[in-house]
Amino acid sequence: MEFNISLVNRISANAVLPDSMQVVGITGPSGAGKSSLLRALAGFEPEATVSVNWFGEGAKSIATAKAGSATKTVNAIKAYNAKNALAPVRVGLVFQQPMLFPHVNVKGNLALAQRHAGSKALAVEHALAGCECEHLLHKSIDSLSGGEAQRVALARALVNGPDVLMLDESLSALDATLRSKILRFLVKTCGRLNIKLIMVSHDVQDLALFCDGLILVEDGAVDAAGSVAYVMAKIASQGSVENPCAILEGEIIPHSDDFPHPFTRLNVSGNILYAKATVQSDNERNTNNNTEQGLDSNPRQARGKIAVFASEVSIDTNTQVNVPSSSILNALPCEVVKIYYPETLQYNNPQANSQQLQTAIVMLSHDAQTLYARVSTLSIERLKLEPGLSVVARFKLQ
Ligand SMILES: Nc1ncnc2c1ncn2[C@@H]1O[C@H](COP(=O)(O)OP(=O)(O)OP(=O)(O)O)[C@@H](O)[C@H]1O
Repeated sequence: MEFNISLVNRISANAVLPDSMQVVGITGPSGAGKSSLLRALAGFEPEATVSVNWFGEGAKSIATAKAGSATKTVNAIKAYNAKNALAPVRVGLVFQQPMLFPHVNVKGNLALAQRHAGSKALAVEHALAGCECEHLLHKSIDSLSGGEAQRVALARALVNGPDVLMLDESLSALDATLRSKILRFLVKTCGRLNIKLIMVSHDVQDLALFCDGLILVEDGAVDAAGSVAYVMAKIASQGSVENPCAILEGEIIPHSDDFPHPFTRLNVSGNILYAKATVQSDNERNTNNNTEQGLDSNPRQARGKIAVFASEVSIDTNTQVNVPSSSILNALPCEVVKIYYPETLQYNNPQANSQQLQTAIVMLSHDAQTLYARVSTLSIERLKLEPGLSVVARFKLQ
């Protein structure tokens, strides 16, 4: 996807991301312009000048692109101006405030969405089940809790069948477990139906785990756009969030009787990591299997990823990784790559500034994968941490 958006005094933003990125996250500090960007992309900002190419091929530029015969409608590369044209794709936008029709119940809301459904529409029962709201079908809108209303709004959007589904903090009222379950369903569904999913969120763990690409917005402009690892590195290096998050990928070890513990085991370059939850396999989105933990049914191909917060990682200079000397289960041999000291980290939350004053972010690498550790400057001094040093990262997993 690529876009170029201008909205006087609010947004001047452009980005190009590979079309293979099905799920794209947008993040950034409060007031940065994320919602404005999303609304402009959806064509809801009448004053904005917008050029967008959702499903174009490769790096064709918007200016020279033609609506090719093979990709005439949804896949066509088209520029449009929100002032006077409808978006060339069906866009579903779900806000934090669900905006359901109050004069009909849940079933009525879904029926209205179904009336003008597109070709990618989900069956009502499927949308209800995936959004965990089957039991709400006959409820009136004013009787729904905040989280229930958000789930119904999402189900309504899926029943309408958008080509591009945009979520603006749309699951913010849900607890982490339910949010993760619904995101897992959403990512899988959007992959199966080729729906582009764009989600605005402050939750770096959700973004890291479920997105293929990220856009970091600061002061109405795109500060970074690209792979999750690239944008997370930018976020960590400049302190855009207090607690950056890294993703580790590996091969999932199938459950077996000789390991009767409630952990999912991940083999990361020969090191076994133990996670309780949130392990998502790479190929989950293109399969109809709905197994526990989202694991693929073919264990030989099952790969998973886990999110590791910088605050959970401690650094050990004793590099005997295979000799258990700590209650922390996970240990990964790493090399120190860079240290970001407090003076270079620009935390956006003023309260965090004082809390973080004495901590730095240490960037670590393990076999081309990155981890972040938030440690005190005192520890850095005592352990004599510096780029190139071999250490062991020890961390807990949620
Ligand atoms: N309709 C509007 N007219 C004028 N200015 C607006 C309008 N909506 C938002 N703004 C301003 O544009 C800026 C960006 O707002 P926006 O809601 O897009 O930020 P955001 O990144 O989504 O923030 P948050 O994370 O707090 O939701 C803010 O300064 C806001 O006050």
